[in-house]
Amino acid sequence: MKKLAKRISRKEWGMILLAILFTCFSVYLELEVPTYISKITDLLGTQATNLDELWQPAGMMVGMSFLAFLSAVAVGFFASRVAASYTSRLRSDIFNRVLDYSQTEIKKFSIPSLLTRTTNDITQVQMLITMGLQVVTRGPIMAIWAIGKILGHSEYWLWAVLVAVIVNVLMTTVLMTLAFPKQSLIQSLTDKLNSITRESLTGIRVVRAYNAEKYQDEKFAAANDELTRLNLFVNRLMAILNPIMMGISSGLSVAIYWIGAYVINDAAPTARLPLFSDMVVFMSYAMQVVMGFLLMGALFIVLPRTMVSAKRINQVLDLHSSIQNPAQVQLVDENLKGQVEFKDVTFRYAANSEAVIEHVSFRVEAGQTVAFIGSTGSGKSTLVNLIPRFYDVSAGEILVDGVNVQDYALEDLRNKVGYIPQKAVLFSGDVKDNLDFGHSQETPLSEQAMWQALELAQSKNFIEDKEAGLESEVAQGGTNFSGGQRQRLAIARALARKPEILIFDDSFSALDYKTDRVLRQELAEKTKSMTKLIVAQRISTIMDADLILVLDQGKVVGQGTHKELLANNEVYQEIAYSQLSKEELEHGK
Ligand SMILES: Nc1ncnc2c1ncn2[C@@H]1O[C@H](COP(=O)(O)OP(=O)(O)OP(=O)(O)O)[C@@H](O)[C@H]1O
Repeated sequence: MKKLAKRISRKEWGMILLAILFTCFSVYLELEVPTYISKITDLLGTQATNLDELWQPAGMMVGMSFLAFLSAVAVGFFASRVAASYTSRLRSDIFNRVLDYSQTEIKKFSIPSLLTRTTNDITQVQMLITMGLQVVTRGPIMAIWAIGKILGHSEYWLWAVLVAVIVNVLMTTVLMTLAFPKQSLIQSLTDKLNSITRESLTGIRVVRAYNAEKYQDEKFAAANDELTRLNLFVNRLMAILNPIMMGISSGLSVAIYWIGAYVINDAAPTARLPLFSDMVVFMSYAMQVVMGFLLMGALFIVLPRTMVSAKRINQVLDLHSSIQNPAQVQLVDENLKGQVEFKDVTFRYAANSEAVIEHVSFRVEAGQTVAFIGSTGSGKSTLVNLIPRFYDVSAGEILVDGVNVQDYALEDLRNKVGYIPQKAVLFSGDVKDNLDFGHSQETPLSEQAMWQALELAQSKNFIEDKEAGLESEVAQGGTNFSGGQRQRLAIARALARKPEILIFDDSFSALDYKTDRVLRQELAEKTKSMTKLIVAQRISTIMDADLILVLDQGKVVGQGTHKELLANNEVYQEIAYSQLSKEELEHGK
């Protein structure tokens, strides 16, 4: 909580101060009202009083109550302003931190948990600020002030108030001790529920195709029931709190009247009226004291859960990406554009896990094409993901244009690379937004450049066919395009940046053979200066590459051109003959 408080801006502190000042003012007004009740009681007890004399105290009572109401409105206004502006900033901070995260950090929290932390946990903080400023600051101010007033007034009833306060504090403490451990469980169960919902919705077609609705339903129901049980437990405890508080305040009223009855009965007749007036005023103050503690109790309803949320938010804010910009950025030789070299690179996903890439070395000159082939899980994608530093190598080094990738400013390194992931990712918006995405050599991209990229990526036809052309809508994830179209749009997006290095992570597999062949021909002709790193499953996709690396369980088991490998590499031969005939392989396809 302290850490989160440090993020409150000066302006917000100013508004908090104003909210507290208005709270003090409204409490002052509310506590002044009983004085007029006492005056009216005294006046009513005096025989000579006429109606006109009652107007003044009555008018003051109404005026003060109205001012107190206005002050409460002002407190509400400042509280909601502070809560909204603070949490909106906090949400952006979390979002930006998460965007900086490497895959390792994202995996550490999991995407559903990051979503809950950015939404649900922040709402919890927002609620505490709003409620805290409106209700909770009022509680102690009211209680302390009212106790001050009572102490000056009368001692007969003081014991009753003291007992009521002690019972109140004890009950709140017991209930909170029971509820507190459950609160953190509720947040992690919300994560779990989000995760199951997300999984079922993203895989909805598979769920339907396998008639697995019941299975998924049961998984969801189990998590949902657990969360409901906990929520019920906590809410029941909170529900008990209210009647207890009401019981205490009613009990206190009865006690005050009871004691009052004895005291007034024992007093001399002339002293009875002032005593009665005292009792009425005391009653009002005593109720304010109890109300003050009641409001503080409200804090304990929200506080434990918010503390858990604050901890979860801080965990995200405190964790920095393991992929950082170097302290000293190294300058790059301007004459080198697109050279990539792996020097004895080894990589493991976790420090104590097995190496996924082992002692890989190769070098590709600017404009050349290097391809990676191997069985599934042999480490091809992992290897190319190391170039834009999605992960850092465990040993060895990767040089781009003669400089270690870890010595580049991340932005500069990634500007050199056009990356096309295995699973094409498109963003909601239109085709234009998706092509002019992030930084490129030419920002904003001209329509001409977009069409060029689309043409090169064999996407011009199907975009031209759409009525809105470049303004055609793209749904989230590109679901309104076919798999192959999505892949081609992702290729066009990378080409439009005119990068030095193009990384195709198995991006050709969603294309039909004809498009695959035409695309490769076009790329060879029109992107001569770009270095291409191609991960592929099909021999036909890579047979023209300048260098082919055959991977097996993270190790390079063959390196050379198609012809060389076909002549002397067993693993390559095995893959090649399983896909194409001897003739096709020898004469190209
Ligand atoms: N994020 C990850 N965390 C831990 N292990 C991973 C992760 N991603 C991949 N692996 C493991 O690393 C190995 C290599 O995976 P990789 O995706 O690089 O293979 P690939 O050759 O590209 O496979 P495919 O052709 O099926 O895409 C596999 O054994 C895989 O289980």
